[in-house]
Amino acid sequence: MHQTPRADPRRSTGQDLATDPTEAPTAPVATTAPDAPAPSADGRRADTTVRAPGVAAPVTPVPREEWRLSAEVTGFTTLTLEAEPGTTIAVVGPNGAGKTTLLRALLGLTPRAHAGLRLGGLDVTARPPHRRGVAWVPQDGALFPHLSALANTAYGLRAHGVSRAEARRGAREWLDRLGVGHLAHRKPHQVSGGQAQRIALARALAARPRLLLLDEPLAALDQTTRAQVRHTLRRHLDGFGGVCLIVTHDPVEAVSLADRVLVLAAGRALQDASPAEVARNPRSPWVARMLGRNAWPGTFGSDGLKPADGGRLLVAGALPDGAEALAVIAPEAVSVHRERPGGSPRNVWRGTVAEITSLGSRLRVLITSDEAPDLVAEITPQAAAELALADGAPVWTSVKATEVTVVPL
Ligand SMILES: Nc1ncnc2c1ncn2[C@@H]1O[C@H](COP(=O)(O)OP(=O)(O)OP(=O)(O)O)[C@@H](O)[C@H]1O
Repeated sequence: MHQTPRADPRRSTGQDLATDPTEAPTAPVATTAPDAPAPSADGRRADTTVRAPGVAAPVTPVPREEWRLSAEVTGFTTLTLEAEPGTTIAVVGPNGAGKTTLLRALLGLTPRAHAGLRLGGLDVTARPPHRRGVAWVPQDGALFPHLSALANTAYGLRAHGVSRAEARRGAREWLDRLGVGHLAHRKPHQVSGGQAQRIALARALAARPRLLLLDEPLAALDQTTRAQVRHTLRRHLDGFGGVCLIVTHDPVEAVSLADRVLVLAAGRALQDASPAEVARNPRSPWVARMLGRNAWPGTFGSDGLKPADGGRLLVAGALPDGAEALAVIAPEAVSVHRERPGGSPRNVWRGTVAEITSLGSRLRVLITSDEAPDLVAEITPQAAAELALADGAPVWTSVKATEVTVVPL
Protein backbone atom coordinates (compact mmCIF):
# COMPACT_ATOMS: atom_id res chain seq x y z
CA MET A 1 0.00 0.00 0.00
CA HIS A 2 1.27 3.42 -0.89
CA GLN A 3 1.09 4.98 2.51
CA THR A 4 3.86 7.47 2.39
CA PRO A 5 2.98 11.02 1.53
CA ARG A 6 4.36 11.49 -1.93
CA ALA A 7 7.23 13.78 -2.59
CA ASP A 8 7.43 15.42 -5.96
CA PRO A 9 9.51 18.51 -6.57
CA ARG A 10 7.41 19.58 -9.54
CA ARG A 11 4.54 21.57 -8.22
CA SER A 12 3.34 25.04 -7.70
CA THR A 13 1.43 26.68 -4.96
CA GLY A 14 -2.18 26.01 -4.20
CA GLN A 15 -4.91 28.52 -4.50
CA ASP A 16 -8.51 28.76 -3.72
CA LEU A 17 -11.75 27.88 -5.31
CA ALA A 18 -14.82 27.34 -3.26
CA THR A 19 -18.10 27.03 -5.00
CA ASP A 20 -21.57 26.21 -3.88
CA PRO A 21 -24.23 28.27 -5.53
CA THR A 22 -26.83 26.96 -3.10
CA GLU A 23 -25.04 28.06 0.04
CA ALA A 24 -23.01 30.91 -1.36
CA PRO A 25 -25.42 32.64 -3.70
CA THR A 26 -23.26 35.70 -4.10
CA ALA A 27 -21.27 34.18 -6.93
CA PRO A 28 -18.83 31.59 -5.64
CA VAL A 29 -15.42 32.90 -6.47
CA ALA A 30 -11.75 32.11 -6.46
CA THR A 31 -9.52 34.99 -5.64
CA THR A 32 -5.87 35.40 -4.93
CA ALA A 33 -4.76 35.32 -1.36
CA PRO A 34 -2.17 38.02 -0.69
CA ASP A 35 0.47 35.47 0.17
CA ALA A 36 0.00 33.38 -2.94
CA PRO A 37 2.28 33.52 -5.95
CA ALA A 38 0.71 33.11 -9.38
CA PRO A 39 0.32 29.52 -10.49
CA SER A 40 1.69 27.94 -13.62
CA ALA A 41 -0.56 26.69 -16.38
CA ASP A 42 0.72 23.20 -15.85
CA GLY A 43 -0.78 21.49 -12.83
CA ARG A 44 2.24 19.26 -12.29
CA ARG A 45 5.03 21.75 -12.47
CA ALA A 46 6.32 24.14 -9.90
CA ASP A 47 6.62 27.38 -11.75
CA THR A 48 5.58 30.71 -10.47
CA THR A 49 6.29 32.49 -13.74
CA VAL A 50 3.41 33.41 -15.99
CA ARG A 51 4.43 32.34 -19.48
CA ALA A 52 3.23 33.43 -22.87
CA PRO A 53 1.04 30.88 -24.65
CA GLY A 54 3.04 28.20 -26.36
CA VAL A 55 6.19 28.86 -24.35
CA ALA A 56 7.47 25.69 -22.76
CA ALA A 57 7.80 25.41 -19.00
CA PRO A 58 11.31 25.87 -17.59
CA VAL A 59 13.13 22.58 -17.19
CA THR A 60 14.67 23.43 -13.84
CA PRO A 61 12.37 22.08 -11.15
CA VAL A 62 11.84 24.29 -8.15
CA PRO A 63 10.82 22.89 -4.77
CA ARG A 64 7.10 22.34 -4.54
CA GLU A 65 5.03 24.26 -2.05
CA GLU A 66 3.78 22.07 0.75
CA TRP A 67 0.66 22.56 2.79
CA ARG A 68 0.21 20.57 5.95
CA LEU A 69 -3.39 20.21 7.13
CA SER A 70 -4.32 20.81 10.73
CA ALA A 71 -8.01 20.99 11.57
CA GLU A 72 -10.04 20.99 14.76
CA VAL A 73 -13.67 20.40 13.89
CA THR A 74 -16.54 20.81 16.33
CA GLY A 75 -20.30 20.57 15.95
CA PHE A 76 -22.22 17.72 14.32
CA THR A 77 -18.87 16.44 13.09
CA THR A 78 -16.27 16.55 15.86
CA LEU A 79 -12.73 15.44 15.19
CA THR A 80 -9.10 16.46 14.95
CA LEU A 81 -7.41 16.00 11.62
CA GLU A 82 -3.68 16.28 11.04
CA ALA A 83 -2.11 15.33 7.73
CA GLU A 84 1.26 15.74 6.10
CA PRO A 85 1.57 17.48 2.72
CA GLY A 86 0.77 15.10 -0.10
CA THR A 87 -1.57 12.91 1.92
CA THR A 88 -4.80 11.72 0.35
CA ILE A 89 -7.50 10.75 2.83
CA ALA A 90 -10.58 8.80 1.84
CA VAL A 91 -13.53 9.86 3.99
CA VAL A 92 -16.00 7.01 4.29
CA GLY A 93 -19.03 6.23 6.40
CA PRO A 94 -22.71 5.39 6.11
CA ASN A 95 -25.30 7.89 4.88
CA GLY A 96 -25.65 10.71 7.37
CA ALA A 97 -22.28 10.02 9.04
CA GLY A 98 -21.19 13.62 8.56
CA LYS A 99 -18.86 13.36 5.55
CA THR A 100 -20.29 16.31 3.63
CA THR A 101 -20.65 18.27 6.87
CA LEU A 102 -16.91 17.78 7.44
CA LEU A 103 -16.05 19.14 4.00
CA ARG A 104 -18.41 22.09 4.41
CA ALA A 105 -16.96 22.84 7.83
CA LEU A 106 -13.46 22.95 6.35
CA LEU A 107 -14.75 25.44 3.81
CA GLY A 108 -16.58 27.45 6.46
CA LEU A 109 -19.82 26.87 4.61
CA THR A 110 -22.05 25.34 7.23
CA PRO A 111 -23.36 26.44 10.63
CA ARG A 112 -23.61 22.76 11.60
CA ALA A 113 -19.89 22.42 12.32
CA HIS A 114 -16.96 24.76 12.78
CA ALA A 115 -13.39 24.06 11.74
CA GLY A 116 -10.29 25.71 13.09
CA LEU A 117 -8.11 25.31 10.01
CA ARG A 118 -4.40 25.70 9.36
CA LEU A 119 -2.94 25.08 5.90
CA GLY A 120 0.82 25.11 5.89
CA GLY A 121 1.77 27.60 8.52
CA LEU A 122 -1.26 29.73 7.80
CA ASP A 123 -4.36 29.94 9.98
CA VAL A 124 -7.22 30.44 7.53
CA THR A 125 -10.05 29.93 10.03
CA ALA A 126 -11.20 33.52 9.89
CA ARG A 127 -11.10 33.73 6.12
CA PRO A 128 -14.19 33.46 3.95
CA PRO A 129 -14.54 30.22 1.95
CA HIS A 130 -13.11 31.65 -1.25
CA ARG A 131 -9.96 32.97 0.46
CA ARG A 132 -8.89 29.78 2.21
CA GLY A 133 -6.99 28.10 -0.60
CA VAL A 134 -9.49 25.27 -0.55
CA ALA A 135 -10.95 23.73 -3.70
CA TRP A 136 -14.17 21.82 -3.42
CA VAL A 137 -15.87 19.61 -5.95
CA PRO A 138 -19.33 18.96 -4.50
CA GLN A 139 -21.42 16.01 -5.61
CA ASP A 140 -23.26 18.02 -8.26
CA GLY A 141 -20.12 19.74 -9.53
CA ALA A 142 -21.68 23.19 -8.99
CA LEU A 143 -20.42 24.61 -12.28
CA PHE A 144 -21.30 28.18 -13.16
CA PRO A 145 -24.31 27.61 -15.42
CA HIS A 146 -23.74 30.65 -17.60
CA LEU A 147 -20.07 29.90 -18.36
CA SER A 148 -18.62 27.42 -20.86
CA ALA A 149 -16.57 24.48 -19.62
CA LEU A 150 -13.44 26.39 -20.63
CA ALA A 151 -14.46 29.56 -18.82
CA ASN A 152 -15.48 27.56 -15.74
CA THR A 153 -12.08 25.89 -15.66
CA ALA A 154 -10.14 29.08 -16.38
CA TYR A 155 -12.00 30.92 -13.63
CA GLY A 156 -9.65 30.04 -10.79
CA LEU A 157 -6.56 30.93 -12.80
CA ARG A 158 -8.05 34.24 -13.91
CA ALA A 159 -8.81 35.05 -10.31
CA HIS A 160 -5.12 34.55 -9.53
CA GLY A 161 -4.28 37.31 -11.93
CA VAL A 162 -3.15 34.95 -14.69
CA SER A 163 -3.63 36.48 -18.13
CA ARG A 164 -6.73 35.49 -20.06
CA ALA A 165 -4.80 33.62 -22.75
CA GLU A 166 -2.64 31.77 -20.22
CA ALA A 167 -5.64 30.85 -18.08
CA ARG A 168 -7.47 29.52 -21.11
CA ARG A 169 -4.44 27.48 -22.13
CA GLY A 170 -4.09 26.01 -18.65
CA ALA A 171 -7.82 25.32 -18.53
CA ARG A 172 -7.71 23.65 -21.92
CA GLU A 173 -4.87 21.39 -20.72
CA TRP A 174 -6.84 20.26 -17.70
CA LEU A 175 -9.97 19.64 -19.74
CA ASP A 176 -7.93 17.59 -22.21
CA ARG A 177 -6.32 15.65 -19.40
CA LEU A 178 -9.72 14.71 -18.06
CA GLY A 179 -10.99 13.77 -21.50
CA VAL A 180 -13.48 16.61 -21.93
CA GLY A 181 -11.43 19.02 -24.04
CA HIS A 182 -13.88 18.62 -26.91
CA LEU A 183 -16.63 20.05 -24.71
CA ALA A 184 -14.71 23.23 -23.90
CA HIS A 185 -17.28 25.53 -25.44
CA ARG A 186 -20.37 23.83 -24.07
CA LYS A 187 -22.35 25.20 -21.15
CA PRO A 188 -23.03 22.89 -18.17
CA HIS A 189 -26.63 22.18 -19.29
CA GLN A 190 -25.26 20.93 -22.63
CA VAL A 191 -23.15 18.13 -21.12
CA SER A 192 -23.97 14.89 -19.32
CA GLY A 193 -23.73 14.48 -15.55
CA GLY A 194 -20.49 12.52 -15.84
CA GLN A 195 -18.97 15.07 -18.20
CA ALA A 196 -19.98 17.89 -15.85
CA GLN A 197 -18.25 16.07 -13.03
CA ARG A 198 -15.04 15.84 -15.03
CA ILE A 199 -15.24 19.53 -15.89
CA ALA A 200 -15.76 20.35 -12.20
CA LEU A 201 -12.71 18.24 -11.36
CA ALA A 202 -10.66 20.05 -14.02
CA ARG A 203 -11.76 23.38 -12.56
CA ALA A 204 -10.71 22.37 -9.04
CA LEU A 205 -7.36 20.91 -10.11
CA ALA A 206 -6.55 23.87 -12.36
CA ALA A 207 -6.97 26.21 -9.38
CA ARG A 208 -4.13 24.43 -7.51
CA PRO A 209 -5.53 24.55 -4.03
CA ARG A 210 -3.78 24.01 -0.70
CA LEU A 211 -6.55 21.68 0.37
CA LEU A 212 -8.59 19.70 -2.12
CA LEU A 213 -12.03 18.44 -1.13
CA LEU A 214 -13.68 15.96 -3.47
CA ASP A 215 -17.21 14.76 -2.71
CA GLU A 216 -17.66 11.51 -4.62
CA PRO A 217 -15.76 12.82 -7.63
CA LEU A 218 -16.11 9.72 -9.77
CA ALA A 219 -19.64 8.72 -8.80
CA ALA A 220 -21.41 9.76 -12.02
CA LEU A 221 -18.84 8.17 -14.33
CA ASP A 222 -19.20 4.85 -16.11
CA GLN A 223 -16.72 2.10 -15.30
CA THR A 224 -14.27 2.79 -18.13
CA THR A 225 -14.25 6.54 -17.69
CA ARG A 226 -13.99 6.13 -13.95
CA ALA A 227 -10.80 4.11 -14.35
CA GLN A 228 -9.33 6.76 -16.67
CA VAL A 229 -10.24 9.70 -14.46
CA ARG A 230 -9.08 7.85 -11.35
CA HIS A 231 -5.73 7.35 -13.06
CA THR A 232 -5.50 11.06 -13.97
CA LEU A 233 -6.49 12.03 -10.46
CA ARG A 234 -3.93 9.71 -8.98
CA ARG A 235 -1.18 11.14 -11.16
CA HIS A 236 -2.14 14.62 -10.10
CA LEU A 237 -2.27 13.67 -6.44
CA ASP A 238 1.21 12.17 -6.75
CA GLY A 239 2.56 15.65 -7.30
CA PHE A 240 0.17 17.53 -5.06
CA GLY A 241 1.74 19.31 -2.11
CA GLY A 242 -1.52 19.86 -0.28
CA VAL A 243 -3.87 17.42 1.42
CA CYS A 244 -6.77 15.87 -0.44
CA LEU A 245 -9.95 14.57 1.19
CA ILE A 246 -12.09 12.34 -0.99
CA VAL A 247 -15.56 11.33 0.16
CA THR A 248 -16.33 8.02 -1.44
CA HIS A 249 -18.59 4.99 -1.23
CA ASP A 250 -16.38 3.07 -3.63
CA PRO A 251 -13.92 0.77 -1.87
CA VAL A 252 -11.69 0.49 -4.91
CA GLU A 253 -11.49 4.27 -5.08
CA ALA A 254 -10.60 4.40 -1.40
CA VAL A 255 -7.87 1.79 -1.47
CA SER A 256 -6.40 2.88 -4.77
CA LEU A 257 -6.31 6.64 -4.20
CA ALA A 258 -5.91 7.11 -0.48
CA ASP A 259 -2.98 6.94 1.92
CA ARG A 260 -5.38 7.03 4.85
CA VAL A 261 -9.00 6.09 5.37
CA LEU A 262 -11.04 8.17 7.80
CA VAL A 263 -14.14 6.28 8.85
CA LEU A 264 -16.93 8.46 10.19
CA ALA A 265 -19.95 7.30 12.18
CA ALA A 266 -22.50 9.71 13.66
CA GLY A 267 -20.12 12.63 13.18
CA ARG A 268 -17.19 11.00 14.97
CA ALA A 269 -13.99 9.39 13.70
CA LEU A 270 -14.38 5.66 14.19
CA GLN A 271 -11.07 4.80 12.55
CA ASP A 272 -8.27 6.68 10.82
CA ALA A 273 -5.63 4.38 9.42
CA SER A 274 -4.05 3.08 6.23
CA PRO A 275 -6.35 1.28 3.78
CA ALA A 276 -4.50 -1.96 4.48
CA GLU A 277 -4.98 -1.56 8.22
CA VAL A 278 -8.67 -0.68 7.89
CA ALA A 279 -9.19 -3.61 5.53
CA ARG A 280 -7.39 -5.97 7.91
CA ASN A 281 -8.89 -4.71 11.15
CA PRO A 282 -12.14 -2.90 10.39
CA ARG A 283 -13.62 -1.32 13.49
CA SER A 284 -17.23 -2.00 12.58
CA PRO A 285 -19.23 -4.38 10.40
CA TRP A 286 -20.09 -1.45 8.18
CA VAL A 287 -16.42 -0.69 7.53
CA ALA A 288 -15.68 -4.33 7.02
CA ARG A 289 -18.34 -4.59 4.35
CA MET A 290 -17.44 -1.34 2.71
CA LEU A 291 -13.68 -1.57 2.72
CA GLY A 292 -12.88 -5.07 3.81
CA ARG A 293 -11.08 -5.77 0.55
CA ASN A 294 -7.65 -7.24 0.25
CA ALA A 295 -5.51 -4.67 -1.51
CA TRP A 296 -2.04 -5.57 -2.69
CA PRO A 297 0.15 -3.04 -4.45
CA GLY A 298 2.67 -4.55 -6.82
CA THR A 299 4.50 -4.48 -10.12
CA PHE A 300 3.58 -6.29 -13.31
CA GLY A 301 5.93 -8.86 -14.79
CA SER A 302 5.69 -11.64 -17.37
CA ASP A 303 3.94 -13.97 -14.95
CA GLY A 304 1.39 -11.65 -13.40
CA LEU A 305 1.59 -9.21 -10.54
CA LYS A 306 4.47 -9.29 -8.11
CA PRO A 307 3.05 -7.94 -4.83
CA ALA A 308 5.35 -5.56 -2.95
CA ASP A 309 4.94 -7.77 0.12
CA GLY A 310 6.07 -10.89 -1.72
CA GLY A 311 4.65 -13.73 -3.78
CA ARG A 312 3.00 -13.89 -7.20
CA LEU A 313 -0.55 -13.20 -8.27
CA LEU A 314 -2.08 -14.42 -11.51
CA VAL A 315 -4.65 -11.99 -12.84
CA ALA A 316 -6.89 -11.90 -15.89
CA GLY A 317 -5.52 -9.44 -18.45
CA ALA A 318 -2.13 -7.83 -18.38
CA LEU A 319 -0.42 -4.51 -18.01
CA PRO A 320 2.99 -3.68 -19.50
CA ASP A 321 6.02 -5.11 -17.70
CA GLY A 322 7.03 -2.85 -14.84
CA ALA A 323 3.60 -1.19 -14.57
CA GLU A 324 2.55 -0.53 -11.00
CA ALA A 325 -0.90 -1.68 -10.01
CA LEU A 326 -3.08 -2.46 -7.08
CA ALA A 327 -4.71 -5.88 -6.93
CA VAL A 328 -8.04 -5.78 -5.11
CA ILE A 329 -9.58 -9.04 -3.94
CA ALA A 330 -12.94 -9.26 -2.20
CA PRO A 331 -12.79 -11.54 0.86
CA GLU A 332 -15.77 -13.50 -0.49
CA ALA A 333 -13.58 -14.43 -3.48
CA VAL A 334 -10.98 -16.12 -1.28
CA SER A 335 -11.51 -19.88 -0.88
CA VAL A 336 -10.14 -21.62 2.19
CA HIS A 337 -9.16 -25.30 2.14
CA ARG A 338 -7.53 -27.80 4.45
CA GLU A 339 -5.90 -29.69 1.55
CA ARG A 340 -4.14 -28.20 -1.44
CA PRO A 341 -6.89 -27.51 -4.00
CA GLY A 342 -6.48 -28.93 -7.53
CA GLY A 343 -8.26 -27.87 -10.70
CA SER A 344 -7.71 -25.05 -13.12
CA PRO A 345 -4.77 -22.65 -12.81
CA ARG A 346 -5.40 -20.27 -9.95
CA ASN A 347 -3.57 -18.60 -7.17
CA VAL A 348 -2.90 -21.09 -4.41
CA TRP A 349 -0.96 -20.37 -1.24
CA ARG A 350 -0.16 -22.23 1.93
CA GLY A 351 -0.92 -20.22 5.08
CA THR A 352 -1.95 -20.10 8.70
CA VAL A 353 -5.13 -18.78 10.31
CA ALA A 354 -4.09 -15.72 12.31
CA GLU A 355 -7.46 -14.43 13.46
CA ILE A 356 -11.16 -15.18 13.11
CA THR A 357 -13.73 -12.44 13.71
CA SER A 358 -17.47 -12.46 13.17
CA LEU A 359 -19.13 -10.09 10.75
CA GLY A 360 -22.90 -10.40 11.07
CA SER A 361 -23.76 -13.90 9.88
CA ARG A 362 -20.32 -14.40 8.29
CA LEU A 363 -16.80 -14.89 9.58
CA ARG A 364 -13.69 -13.00 8.49
CA VAL A 365 -10.57 -15.10 8.57
CA LEU A 366 -7.15 -13.45 8.45
CA ILE A 367 -4.58 -15.76 6.92
CA THR A 368 -0.86 -15.10 6.98
CA SER A 369 1.53 -16.80 4.62
CA ASP A 370 5.19 -16.96 3.67
CA GLU A 371 4.10 -17.15 0.03
CA ALA A 372 1.77 -14.14 -0.23
CA PRO A 373 0.74 -10.96 1.59
CA ASP A 374 -1.85 -11.24 4.37
CA LEU A 375 -5.21 -12.28 3.03
CA VAL A 376 -8.69 -11.91 4.51
CA ALA A 377 -11.33 -14.47 3.57
CA GLU A 378 -15.01 -14.19 4.36
CA ILE A 379 -16.79 -17.49 4.87
CA THR A 380 -19.90 -18.88 6.54
CA PRO A 381 -19.71 -20.25 10.09
CA GLN A 382 -20.80 -23.57 8.62
CA ALA A 383 -17.80 -23.64 6.27
CA ALA A 384 -15.51 -22.66 9.14
CA ALA A 385 -16.89 -25.52 11.23
CA GLU A 386 -16.49 -28.02 8.40
CA LEU A 387 -12.88 -26.92 7.93
CA ALA A 388 -12.34 -26.97 11.71
CA LEU A 389 -10.80 -23.51 11.48
CA ALA A 390 -9.15 -22.11 14.57
CA ASP A 391 -6.35 -19.67 15.26
CA GLY A 392 -3.08 -21.26 14.15
CA ALA A 393 -4.69 -23.83 11.87
CA PRO A 394 -2.69 -24.60 8.70
CA VAL A 395 -4.77 -23.90 5.59
CA TRP A 396 -4.57 -23.38 1.84
CA THR A 397 -6.13 -20.37 0.18
CA SER A 398 -7.02 -19.90 -3.45
CA VAL A 399 -8.22 -17.01 -5.60
CA LYS A 400 -9.30 -17.20 -9.23
CA ALA A 401 -7.41 -14.87 -11.54
CA THR A 402 -10.76 -13.54 -12.80
CA GLU A 403 -11.73 -12.50 -9.27
CA VAL A 404 -8.84 -10.04 -8.99
CA THR A 405 -9.58 -6.40 -9.85
CA VAL A 406 -6.45 -4.71 -11.15
CA VAL A 407 -6.21 -0.96 -10.70
CA PRO A 408 -3.29 0.67 -12.57
CA LEU A 409 -1.44 3.06 -10.30
N1 LIG B 1 -28.76 21.63 6.56
C1 LIG B 1 -29.01 20.64 7.42
N2 LIG B 1 -29.87 20.83 8.45
C2 LIG B 1 -30.12 19.85 9.32
N3 LIG B 1 -29.55 18.65 9.27
C3 LIG B 1 -28.69 18.40 8.27
C4 LIG B 1 -28.37 19.38 7.30
N4 LIG B 1 -27.48 18.85 6.44
C5 LIG B 1 -27.25 17.59 6.85
N5 LIG B 1 -27.98 17.32 7.96
C6 LIG B 1 -27.95 16.08 8.73
O1 LIG B 1 -26.64 15.92 9.24
C7 LIG B 1 -26.24 14.57 9.21
C8 LIG B 1 -24.94 14.46 8.45
O2 LIG B 1 -25.17 14.82 7.10
P1 LIG B 1 -24.04 14.74 5.99
O3 LIG B 1 -24.64 15.27 4.72
O4 LIG B 1 -22.81 15.36 6.48
O5 LIG B 1 -23.82 13.18 5.87
P2 LIG B 1 -22.99 12.33 4.83
O6 LIG B 1 -22.12 11.44 5.62
O7 LIG B 1 -22.34 13.23 3.85
O8 LIG B 1 -24.15 11.48 4.14
P3 LIG B 1 -24.35 10.94 2.64
O9 LIG B 1 -23.48 9.73 2.49
O10 LIG B 1 -25.81 10.57 2.62
O11 LIG B 1 -24.03 12.05 1.68
C9 LIG B 1 -27.41 13.82 8.63
O12 LIG B 1 -28.13 13.26 9.68
C10 LIG B 1 -28.19 14.86 7.90
O13 LIG B 1 -29.55 14.52 7.84
